[in-house]
Amino acid sequence: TRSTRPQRLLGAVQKNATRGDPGSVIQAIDHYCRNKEWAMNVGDEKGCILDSVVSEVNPATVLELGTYCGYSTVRIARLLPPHAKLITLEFNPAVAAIARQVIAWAGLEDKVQLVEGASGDFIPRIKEQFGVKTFDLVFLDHWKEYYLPDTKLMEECGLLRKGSVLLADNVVCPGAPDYLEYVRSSPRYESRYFKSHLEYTKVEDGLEKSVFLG
Ligand SMILES: CCc1ncnc2c1ncn2[C@@H]1O[C@H](/C=C/CNC(=O)c2cc(-c3ccc(F)cc3)cc(O)c2O)[C@@H](O)[C@H]1O
Ligand SMILES: [Mg+2]
Repeated sequence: TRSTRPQRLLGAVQKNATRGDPGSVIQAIDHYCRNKEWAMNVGDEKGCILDSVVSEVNPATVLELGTYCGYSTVRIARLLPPHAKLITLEFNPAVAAIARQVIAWAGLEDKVQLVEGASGDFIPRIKEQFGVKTFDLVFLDHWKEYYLPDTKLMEECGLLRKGSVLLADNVVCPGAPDYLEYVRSSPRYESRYFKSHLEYTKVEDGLEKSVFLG
């Protein structure tokens, strides 16, 4: 039977990237998705904004919602300090299996804990199961209707502290209007929009960076 898009993306990594070299994994995926087959990775343009936020926050604990093929997981993990941890949640087992191989190809498996399951089920269990008190950075890139409920859930579970940074992909395209309204109007967040483009296209999109004020 025909391969899946994630399988073909992994093939491009294994063919064109150097094992243990995260930069070459990122480059291989971007080249494949720009020239052969589009895929919903955060991409190189928004990826540079992600890089700058990760470097600024210099997080010890990161949560990523929606691993997909692991492109942003690799982008984030490659910038983390030695003992920092990135927990990434992925709902679809077949996609998770691809992401594990992409993360391993980049040589970043020691910094990443990929958990299979729905964010709503896992967020309440993260504290006791993964020994995390709060997250310094959360990257939201899963199904857009889950951005708001999962943010409220993270608040309720005490996973955010004064200064925790939420960075949300796709706030324009496909869009997350209820989430945007919430973080921009709530007195508990200081929110800022980073204008960019939908990965590998000229369509407008952007990232919303929201600092939790406690
Ligand atoms: C249950 C909660 C929950 N828990 C755990 N994992 C979850 C989950 N909900 C979803 N996942 C996994 O995350 C990934 C989905 C990500 C969803 N992302 C977009 O839809 C998207 C679309 C475009 C775009 C598409 C078409 C266009 F024309 C334009 C733009 C661009 C983008 O950058 C995009 O991120 C998959 O691996 C899911 O298995
Ligand atoms: Mg996205």
